[in-house]
Amino acid sequence: MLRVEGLRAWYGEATVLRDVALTVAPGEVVTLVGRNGAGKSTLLRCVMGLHPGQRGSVTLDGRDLGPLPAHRRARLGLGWVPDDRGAYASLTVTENLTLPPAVGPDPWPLAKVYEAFPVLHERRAAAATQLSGGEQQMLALARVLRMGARVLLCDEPTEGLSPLLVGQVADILRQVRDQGTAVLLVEQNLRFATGVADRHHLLAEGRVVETLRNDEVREREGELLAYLGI
Ligand SMILES: Nc1ncnc2c1ncn2[C@@H]1O[C@H](COP(=O)(O)OP(=O)(O)OP(=O)(O)O)[C@@H](O)[C@H]1O
Repeated sequence: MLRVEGLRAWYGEATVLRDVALTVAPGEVVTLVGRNGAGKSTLLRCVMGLHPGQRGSVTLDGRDLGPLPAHRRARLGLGWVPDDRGAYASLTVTENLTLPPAVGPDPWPLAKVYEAFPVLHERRAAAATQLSGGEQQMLALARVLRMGARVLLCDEPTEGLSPLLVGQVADILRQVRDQGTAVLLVEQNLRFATGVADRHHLLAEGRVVETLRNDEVREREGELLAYLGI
């Protein structure tokens, strides 16, 4: 269980997260929804140990992650899927999947990755730069699973993807969730979010102002989209 309590974060003089609390259990998908600048990416970076200006508590299965740098958190099973997707551009798909060491507790064998992501198997000899946006997103997700993550921290995985590829990312997230992986997801696409997630935290000015179930998001979709400016 990933647990965040009393989290505060800042850049210089500016506080961007205030007293944030949330949990993500194994097999659960939780989204962070909010306007641009609400603090969603900073929250993911705090959990991964990538943001120095933070106070409060982040624990995984009761273990305090506070003193641990990002690479030690990766060893415990946290997997960061950045919004810039982070593949090695000049390497092939297979190289991107096999060169990073397995650091987390539950690394996927290459065959399992290719079974879950057939599009990557088809494109296995292509350089990462030759992949479409959707394929790059698949590769970013596949890399963290291959490296052994059991908690995925995904920053806007559907951004810029066609509806077809959004559907494929949803399938994969449901599949990893069903295998017991926990997913904390920054997401602005509410239809996608309600299709994969269990709960949604609405972040405003650095605070969780509401926690919504899927049916509540669906009922209030128009209002929420207007609020988010989408
Ligand atoms: N490197 C930085 N230095 C100073 N302020 C920053 C930095 N990165 C983000 N911020 C500020 O912190 C606040 C939260 O940013 P953050 O990126 O976490 O928001 P977000 O909800 O993820 O929005 P977006 O979707 O636009 O990335 C914003 O006001 C932003 O301007």
